[in-house]
Amino acid sequence: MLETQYRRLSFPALSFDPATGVAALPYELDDLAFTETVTFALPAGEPPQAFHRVLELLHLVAGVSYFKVGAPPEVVTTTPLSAPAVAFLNAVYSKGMAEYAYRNDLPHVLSLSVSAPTAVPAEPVAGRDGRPLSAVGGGKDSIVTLEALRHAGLDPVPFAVNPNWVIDSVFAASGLTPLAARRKLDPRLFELNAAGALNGHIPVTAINSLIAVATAVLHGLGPVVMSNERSASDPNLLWNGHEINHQWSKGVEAEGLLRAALTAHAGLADPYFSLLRSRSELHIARSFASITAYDDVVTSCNAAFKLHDASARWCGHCPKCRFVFLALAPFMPRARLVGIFGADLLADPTQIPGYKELLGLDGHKPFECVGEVEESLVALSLLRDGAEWAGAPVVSELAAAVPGAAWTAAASSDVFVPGGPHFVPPGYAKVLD
Ligand SMILES: CC(=O)N[C@H]1[C@@H](OP(=O)(O)OP(=O)(O)OC[C@H]2O[C@@H](n3ccc(=O)[nH]c3=O)[C@H](O)[C@@H]2O)O[C@H](CO)[C@@H](O)[C@@H]1O[C@H](C)C(=O)N[C@@H](C)C(=O)N[C@@H](CCC(=O)O)C(=O)O
Ligand SMILES: Nc1ncnc2c1ncn2[C@@H]1O[C@H](COP(=O)(O)OP(=O)(O)OP(=O)(O)O)[C@@H](O)[C@H]1O
Repeated sequence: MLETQYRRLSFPALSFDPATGVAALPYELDDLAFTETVTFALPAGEPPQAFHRVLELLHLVAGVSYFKVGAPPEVVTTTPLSAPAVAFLNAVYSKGMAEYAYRNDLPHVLSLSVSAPTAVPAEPVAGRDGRPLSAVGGGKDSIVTLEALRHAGLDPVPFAVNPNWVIDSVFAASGLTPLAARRKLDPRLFELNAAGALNGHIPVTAINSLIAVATAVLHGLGPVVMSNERSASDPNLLWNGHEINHQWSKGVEAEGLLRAALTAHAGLADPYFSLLRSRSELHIARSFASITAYDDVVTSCNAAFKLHDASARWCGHCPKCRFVFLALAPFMPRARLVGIFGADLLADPTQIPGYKELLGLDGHKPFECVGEVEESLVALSLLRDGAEWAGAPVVSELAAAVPGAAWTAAASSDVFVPGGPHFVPPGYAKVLD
């Protein structure tokens, strides 16, 4: 177990400049000082009080990037917080940082809690039933949501944090006028990383979500609509009695905690939900296949979203590329799919070991945004039984490697039946119909 030399992460007062839209979020990790900035698009008029309250939560959550330099045992804020906000923050710093804890062998992170003075819950804010802000990640899921909202006549505003050229191209393909925010990490973080500081995964969706909610509040819009799927809630593995989930802040527990924190701290009712929560990845892939307008731009591969040295589109050799290719293959012509990816992953035998992990034949579920083993099995069974892919070398070899019991389980799978807990408000319940 690694001993950490740092004692405390704290949060000097944040500031917001209404002339430039820049929020400055300062941090202190013992004697190391950092400042992250988020630049918001500015509407006319004064920012409402709820915007400042959302910024307070954002400040505390975005501290994870600086926390991870030293994993101090104390995380201390002077911002008064009510119980739901504390519950959310405790979970962000422990469950959201669980993969980091596991990979760096830092078990104390799994039970970390945030110290704050106590606050009473905020007064409710009225009249937030405007156009939805649809958070776009450049991949298939948020395109399905954006198009479903549009089709339902809800006039969505597409939104992204740090849109790169992929997201800008998705915005352009939508024909809708987007909003964006610019987030800049303190450059000192990268210097420390290069010098060998502790590093690892952080719950980035929690950060993007709060920037999206702050933007929606600032612009007088309605709820933030995310595209986080059912399988995001499933852990990758168990360690020291705790679930380790790479996608924790995309999961339904994080969604519920964030909603409660926003209501308690900023007075916002139904500020945020995932439209796709009840759907499996495979179900969403089937929906995406019916939309062709984004084929030249859609990119789900995380390598395209790195801050430095990003790939152009699909890298073609990571777990996410493999999973999305497999998930889309049953629902679209082979030529279309190969056109989207620029390669035929199921014709390439070097992909077989990676596919065996996705199918549960080897190792554990990869630390990536990939669906459940069951979804991969169902997709493979659809390919094995269909004409177009039956002769593909990867499909043939994988189909031979899957045990009979797994095919039986796949045959009775409910991956196309929506289910599980969700927070979709009644006004949005029929959007996916
Ligand atoms: C793009 C990506 O997957 N990045 C992960 C990767 O980082 P890498 O060094 O390869 O590239 P960068 O993303 O450019 O990061 C450079 C350094 O900056 C740190 N950093 C970045 C963003 C931030 O908000 N805070 C930061 O401190 C980062 O740690 C690097 O040192 O590996 C990292 C270590 O495992 C990951 O932390 C990077 O993940 C990004 C934060 C990221 O945006 N990842 C999403 C694509 C992602 O993983 N989404 C998950 C959902 C996770 C969740 O719970 O929200 C998913 O879709 O499954
Ligand atoms: N840069 C971003 N700005 C705002 N919201 C984002 C951003 N990246 C992701 N999101 C939100 O988080 C959700 C999860 O991200 P994720 O990357 O899994 O989804 P995606 O890009 O829509 O689809 P896919 O799973 O195919 O990659 C997105 O659906 C979107 O709602």
